[in-house]
Amino acid sequence: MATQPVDLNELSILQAVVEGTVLATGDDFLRSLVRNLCLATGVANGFIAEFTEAKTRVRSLAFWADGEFLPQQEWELSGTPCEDVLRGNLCHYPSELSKKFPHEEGVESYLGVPLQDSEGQILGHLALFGQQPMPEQPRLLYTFKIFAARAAAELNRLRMETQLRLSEKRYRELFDEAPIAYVHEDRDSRFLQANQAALRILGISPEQVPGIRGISLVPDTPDAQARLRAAFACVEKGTDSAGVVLELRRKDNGRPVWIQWWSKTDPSGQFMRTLFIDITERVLMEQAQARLQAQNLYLQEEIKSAHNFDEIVGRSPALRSLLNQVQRVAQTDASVLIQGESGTGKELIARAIHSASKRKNQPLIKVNCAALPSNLIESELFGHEKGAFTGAVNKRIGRFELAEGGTLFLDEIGEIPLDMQVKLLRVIQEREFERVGGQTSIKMNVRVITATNRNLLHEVEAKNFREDLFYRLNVFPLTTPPLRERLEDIPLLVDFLLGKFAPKIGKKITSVSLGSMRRLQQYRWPGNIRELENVIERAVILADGAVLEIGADQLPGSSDARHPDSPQTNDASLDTITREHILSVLEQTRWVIEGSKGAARRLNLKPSTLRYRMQKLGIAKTGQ
Ligand SMILES: Nc1ncnc2c1ncn2[C@@H]1O[C@H](COP(=O)(O)OP(=O)(O)OP(=O)(O)O)[C@@H](O)[C@H]1O
Repeated sequence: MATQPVDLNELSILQAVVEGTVLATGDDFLRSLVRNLCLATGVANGFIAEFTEAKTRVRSLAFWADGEFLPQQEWELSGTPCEDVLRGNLCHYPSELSKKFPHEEGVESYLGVPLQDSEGQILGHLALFGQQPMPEQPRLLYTFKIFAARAAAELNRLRMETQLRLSEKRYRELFDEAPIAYVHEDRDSRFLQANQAALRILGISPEQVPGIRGISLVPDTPDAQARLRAAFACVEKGTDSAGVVLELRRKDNGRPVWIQWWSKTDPSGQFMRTLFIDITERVLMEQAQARLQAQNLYLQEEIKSAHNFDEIVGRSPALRSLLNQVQRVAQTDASVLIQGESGTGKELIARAIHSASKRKNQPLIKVNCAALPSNLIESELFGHEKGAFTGAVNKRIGRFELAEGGTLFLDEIGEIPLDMQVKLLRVIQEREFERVGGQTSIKMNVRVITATNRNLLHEVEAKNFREDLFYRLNVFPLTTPPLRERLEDIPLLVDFLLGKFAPKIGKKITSVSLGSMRRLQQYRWPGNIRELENVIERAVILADGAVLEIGADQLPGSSDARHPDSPQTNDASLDTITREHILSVLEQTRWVIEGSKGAARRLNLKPSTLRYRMQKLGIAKTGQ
């Protein structure tokens, strides 16, 4: 394109450039400005350039040369007229430029203005150059400075935009990749945005984010809902708390997740900024710890009432056959029902089954169904959620949960009320249960062993015990033989019991007189081995020499009981004998039940069990 002689009419230049750039912004503006300046001034070439990182070079942002834009280029400043401009000076070489700058061969004139930001920092420069002279015109220079200021502002704005984009990108990366879960949700708990940690913890895919409602992940249990209400209350009050612990269910597989949760309204008021961390592992550990603590407590109670459960003494065929069955059934997970008279060793057998089973390293938990008031049995067995009923202030772990992985021994199963029998049947069938007041089913892996001194089949016939439950429990029936059917075990047991009590009481007793042993073998033992234990303990206390003497007066009960060949005692006469025995012990202890000198201790019964039996047998102190 042929260059015109320079006609520098200030107003027309101003007008042409303003009109040519008015609609442009950003890069377009810079290009428009350079082009229009060249066209309006008739100078062939013009450019806007910015410093590179090195500051010894510049790079063009818009370069107009002989009627067209050149691609972006970079050049070294040294030895060019630009060098001085970038030091902050307006430089005008009206003619003979190449004489001063030999590198710029063929260039006649040059006009350059630095581009500065509001703080005076030099960003780059705007320059025109051509093959024609460019006469000195102060007012033109002034106009030129105005456009340089406008170009600098635009350049600055472009840089800010780039920085903003960069910091937005960084923020997005931070939001997305942060180890803490971030969610933006609307007032209705609908997710607007969620980062990767949130997606991972909640089991949701990025596509599911728009529209998913956070509260839909909270299970419909009283406890979880109460936590949710507390969380909302925190947001309402604006309390900056330590975070609320919430229980959720994962979207993908419904598994429970526990999170510590904080939420705040965004200053714009448009959405909530929520963040949370996954504390499931911690909560599960705390739950396991609570269970262990409860087990520990239970076991400490057990130790207090410690018995020696290791030894089952006896060689009689009846006992051997029983032990043989114990060994066989122990290997399986079958439910076992142990029936037998009181004091025949049913609990001992239940423990032997557990100890010989693969569950032996897990707890054996015992529940005495007779000792529990009927309104508490359910919570005792299955536990309860906070506030499930009056008096239930804390969450309680039930016996089924305590026995997880191990064995639950339900003693005196014949005593549980009918409505509880229905619940128990369901739990044993489905192998899962709910805490009282809870709605979540808890899976269980518990072997159930039950025992009773009642004839449970008679109870079924009398409609006191559910037939379906009876058959569920009675998968493998065992019967502990009464002592009178294993008289040959008496000497062994007496020896064993002597070894147990004599050192404890501090007496040296080596044997039992022949007459005493005969007497012991002729007695009918309505209270079985427990009764034998009591007799021996009492005799040891009273003993004077090394040979133990047990007189007829030391064997309690009616003459009927002492008769070896009397017909098998029926339930009624057994009750009579038990009643008399308890009465005689109570009289000896002056009706004191608890404590070291109490009747319960002497009878080797728990005070609650003794009270229950007294009530059942109609024993009450005269005048009470
Ligand atoms: N074969 C045995 N060898 C040694 N001790 C035994 C034997 N059988 C029972 N005992 C002891 O007799 C006492 C009563 O046993 P256990 O509590 O197991 O009887 P039970 O049938 O469960 O009684 P209850 O029906 O009153 O609950 C315990 O102290 C136990 O250690």
